Amino acid sequence: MKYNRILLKLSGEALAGSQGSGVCNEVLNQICDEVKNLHKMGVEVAIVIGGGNIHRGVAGATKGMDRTTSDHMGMLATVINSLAIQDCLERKEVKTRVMTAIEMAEIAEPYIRRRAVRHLEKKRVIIFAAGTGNPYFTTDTAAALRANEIDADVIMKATKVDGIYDKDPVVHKDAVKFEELKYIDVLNKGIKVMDSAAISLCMDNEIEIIVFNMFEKGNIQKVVIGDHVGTVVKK
Ligand SMILES: Nc1ncnc2c1ncn2[C@@H]1O[C@H](COP(=O)(O)OP(=O)(O)OP(=O)(O)O)[C@@H](O)[C@H]1O
Ligand SMILES: O=c1ccn([C@@H]2O[C@H](COP(=O)(O)O)[C@@H](O)[C@H]2O)c(=O)[nH]1
Repeated sequence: MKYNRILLKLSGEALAGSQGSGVCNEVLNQICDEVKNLHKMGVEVAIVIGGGNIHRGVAGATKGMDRTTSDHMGMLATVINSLAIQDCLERKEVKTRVMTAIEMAEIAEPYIRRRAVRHLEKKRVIIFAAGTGNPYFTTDTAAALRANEIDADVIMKATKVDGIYDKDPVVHKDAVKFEELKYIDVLNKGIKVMDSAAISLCMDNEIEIIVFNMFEKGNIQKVVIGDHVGTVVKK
């Protein structure tokens, strides 16, 4: 196994599947089956999920909402997605803990780093919810922050595209895919697959990022055993 402790960043938007918003049961089940496989292999798994299938702060602000309020809604959206993943994993008999960056102790544990690491050591899958707890950030930055804090070996960004391209492949059909990129190149080229705060945090602490397609069965496992999938971002 190449990686023993991973931070899996799941796209909220992709969780909607073809229905466009909300949580698609089929996608949820597929992802959770793959997480269960990793868990069986003994990999320590921490998950951060976005909220793009429910609410994005910027979208609300564009329509005139107060940005901070809109970001609070976005962070709550990530809690909804995290609970959906927890529920699905537990139905598959995988022990989990949701830890929130904003206290809501009736629903989930507050995030405490030492407890998070202990959960991982006890082979519980942890799901970090509510982003960083601060507005004006994204769950990519939350993933980078938590990956650093728990000393993860890698950030695996599972998304709807199969890697990083020279321009957004969803918009440009002639986009060209990179197999490997340096952090600094992602920043200099202004590539929008992840926000620059997240990339900078990973660059400073040399945590590798792998961007890959979450809809291709087996991809998550392939990344963990060291097969080349998607695009690798490193030093
Ligand atoms: N150069 C690029 N290469 C690859 N993807 C790109 C690029 N530029 C923009 N993108 C877009 O980045 C997105 C990244 O996917 P993802 O769904 O994880 O975004 P996200 O904002 O983190 O999602 P969510 O907020 O729902 O969690 C893809 O939808 C892709 O279209
Ligand atoms: O640290 C954070 C993380 C997220 N938000 C808000 O949540 C939404 C959803 O997250 P995505 O990463 O876009 O999926 C985001 O748009 C922000 O509004 C936040 O404020 N702080």
